[in-house]
Amino acid sequence: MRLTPSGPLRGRLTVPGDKSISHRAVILGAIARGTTEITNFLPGGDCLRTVACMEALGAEVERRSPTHLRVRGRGLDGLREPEDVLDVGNSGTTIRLLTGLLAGQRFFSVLTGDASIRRRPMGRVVRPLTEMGAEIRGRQGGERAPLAVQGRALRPVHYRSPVASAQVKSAVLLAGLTCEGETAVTEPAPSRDHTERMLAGFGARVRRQGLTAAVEGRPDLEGQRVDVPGDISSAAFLLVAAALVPGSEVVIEGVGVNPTRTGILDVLAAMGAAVELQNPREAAGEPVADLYVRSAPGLRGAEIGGELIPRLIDEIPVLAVAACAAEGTTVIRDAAELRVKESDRLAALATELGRLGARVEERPDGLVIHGGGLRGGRAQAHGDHRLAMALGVAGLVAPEGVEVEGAESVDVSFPGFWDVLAGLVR
Ligand SMILES: O=C(O)C1=C[C@@H](OP(=O)(O)O)[C@@H](O)[C@H](O)C1
Ligand SMILES: C=C(OP(=O)(O)O)C(=O)O
Repeated sequence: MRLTPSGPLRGRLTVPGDKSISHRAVILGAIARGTTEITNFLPGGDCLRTVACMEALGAEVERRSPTHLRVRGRGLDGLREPEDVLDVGNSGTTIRLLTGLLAGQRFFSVLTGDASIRRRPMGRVVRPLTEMGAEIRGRQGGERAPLAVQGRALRPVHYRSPVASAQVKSAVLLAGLTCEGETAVTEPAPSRDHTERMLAGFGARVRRQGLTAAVEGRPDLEGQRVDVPGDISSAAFLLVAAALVPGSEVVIEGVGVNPTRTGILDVLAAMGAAVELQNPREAAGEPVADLYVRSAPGLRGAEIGGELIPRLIDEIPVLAVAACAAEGTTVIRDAAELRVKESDRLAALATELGRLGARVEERPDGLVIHGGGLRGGRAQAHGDHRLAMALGVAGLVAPEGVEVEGAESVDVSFPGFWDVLAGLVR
């Protein structure tokens, strides 16, 4: 895919449904009683893997359209042993949430995924689940997939997680559903809270206090309608593109603005590109708004670290592109988590943005980016959807354009991204 500096981006549009919320709607729908109707479901590679896994576990999922699913729930004890290995593809959320869900189901299952998934750390979910009594084996002493889960009766715990990870928190809470009593997780900083919100919406007793989220086991989960908000992590690419390309003016309608996800808006404001939230409302127990953005000449560098990191963890690749185009220095710290995503995103960003002419220093836990612009050239997405889209945005402002190798990976979270971007250019 080759992108070159374009005319202004203009238009009103929507982005596909939120990936995190789409996964959770299918999983909770499958273990609830009755029917769960999901609209604006994200038909991206990752969420389709969750659907296939839940079907292999006995859930019935009717595809009314690619974005409209009807899930007939099996109840908390109604899933069945899958006949084959569960393949999560590229999706960390799927493998970690399902490992938690399956730890307390009375059958055997094996979870694996692509080469990227098999490199990513799984001990972070295996350890707390083992504390709950789970029997899970994996490569490298349970640190890497494939994971083999012999489901059994669990006991509730209060887990103090060393990482601010919604996947870890959700795995433990989902395991906690299967046992009597309250299961709690305390995090070092707030991570996205979609699981807690949706569990409460399905009828579970959820307690939240500061950095602790807890759920009472053996709930009566009732199927719901879930109208999935647009994904702010997908909107982020268009927000940055519009902020960078002179003369742009874009409205992205119906985007989820859960405060655990809006770090990107805080950083864009600090850089000098304020995004206006219009028409605030609620959908699926989540705050939603239309995002109005226009080009902001003379963006400034920013400091990005601490508790902000979990609130924009997936947006750092595109923020790094904004930082290259800005004036001054951007420092990203406390972001070592990026090394264990679909790719080592710190190393990949330093290498690829460097190839495009940026001055980027790689640190163990972040990046130092000296602004002043990009030249352009060829860059490699490292099989990572967020890298591919961020490099595409870079192409809109690099004088020589950018040729993105591995552009097809965008389907994981934002199918149709290249057409959506092209459709905005005037
Ligand atoms: O729970 C989720 O839906 C997600 C949590 C985050 O990962 P971590 O929990 O590993 O931080 C995020 O990066 C991922 O894209 C989706
Ligand atoms: C890290 C991501 O997803 P996951 O962990 O589900 O693979 C992402 O979408 O950027």
